[in-house]
Amino acid sequence: MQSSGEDNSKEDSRETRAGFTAVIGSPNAGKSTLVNRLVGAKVSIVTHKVQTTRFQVRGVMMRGDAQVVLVDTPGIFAPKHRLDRAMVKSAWDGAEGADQIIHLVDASSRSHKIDDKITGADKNTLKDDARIIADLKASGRKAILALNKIDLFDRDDLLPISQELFAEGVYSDVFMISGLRGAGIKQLADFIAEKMPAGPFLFPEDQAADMPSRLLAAEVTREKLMLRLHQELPYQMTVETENWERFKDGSIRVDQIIYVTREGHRKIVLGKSGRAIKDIGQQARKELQEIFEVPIHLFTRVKVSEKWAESRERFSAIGLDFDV
Ligand SMILES: Nc1nc2c(ncn2[C@@H]2O[C@H](COP(=O)(O)OP(=O)(O)OP(=O)(O)O)[C@@H](O)[C@H]2O)c(=O)[nH]1
Repeated sequence: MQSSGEDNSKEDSRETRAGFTAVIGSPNAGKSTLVNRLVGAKVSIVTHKVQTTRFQVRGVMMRGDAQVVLVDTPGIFAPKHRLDRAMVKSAWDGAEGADQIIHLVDASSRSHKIDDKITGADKNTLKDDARIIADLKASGRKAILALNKIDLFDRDDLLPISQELFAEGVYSDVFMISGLRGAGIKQLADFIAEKMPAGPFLFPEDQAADMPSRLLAAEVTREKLMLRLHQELPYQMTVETENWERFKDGSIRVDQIIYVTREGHRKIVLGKSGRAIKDIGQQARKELQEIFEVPIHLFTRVKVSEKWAESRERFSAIGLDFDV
């Protein structure tokens, strides 16, 4: 159609960029705080209270015409199984520099450089960071070093810490930041946005801010499905949050589709007289209310489709495996 052709060319003239940035670091390095800073206020609703490691897109940062999907990659460097190793390897190979890695280091775990005092927690953090550095060395990839919590230090004291880390030879750039107070965040955000490859947005722009909430909600429902039906159903099943609507009274309406591959699986998910899906929905709604601390109206539908395979492929191509 003539008119839609015109619309498309208008769309095309906007040069968008989009890609993935992994934020890695020891527990307590400040990953959630940093992601919230980069993305904006809306994500914090997701990250507080939740075991954030269980889902892997942490946030979607919009900056000008760039979209940066901030991801966790637990196990990206330490895959347990051979199959995982192969997948991780192909994910990195396929990424070809399109992805970036931010290694977030808690500067306070290294303050013994200044005061000679080292705690047990510091020791664990140093061990975690040493492992990440060793893995970066082995992978041959360069990361961005973000030295965090600089608000706790004098600038002069930070220099020996950053120099020592940079000497490891695994970092391309160094940023001194405070996720909590905001120092250095604008520079870091501009830098990673600038590095995104040209291409269409990975998530619709108007949904980007809600995307982590949508994914988390899908993950909660999937967990309830697995808990109830793991013996009857194979894992070929995915949950998608197709609609996420906030109302003025604070409540949220969530519409989800559960995709299964066979009619027989659909019947299992529904259960006798719809009992199974009803229980699963109730449990999911309860947990979502606890997470978001507002009333949730959850509507689920079950569809037979190959769609799960498509989305799995799309995400596993960049090393995310939220469906197994
Ligand atoms: N002083 C200071 N504290 C910070 C900063 N960033 C984070 N923190 C604190 O460090 C603690 C851990 O922060 P989180 O963002 O939860 O760190 P995380 O463990 O990497 O994130 P999760 O993996 O999601 O748990 C919290 O108490 C934060 O308030 C910072 O820039 N300065």
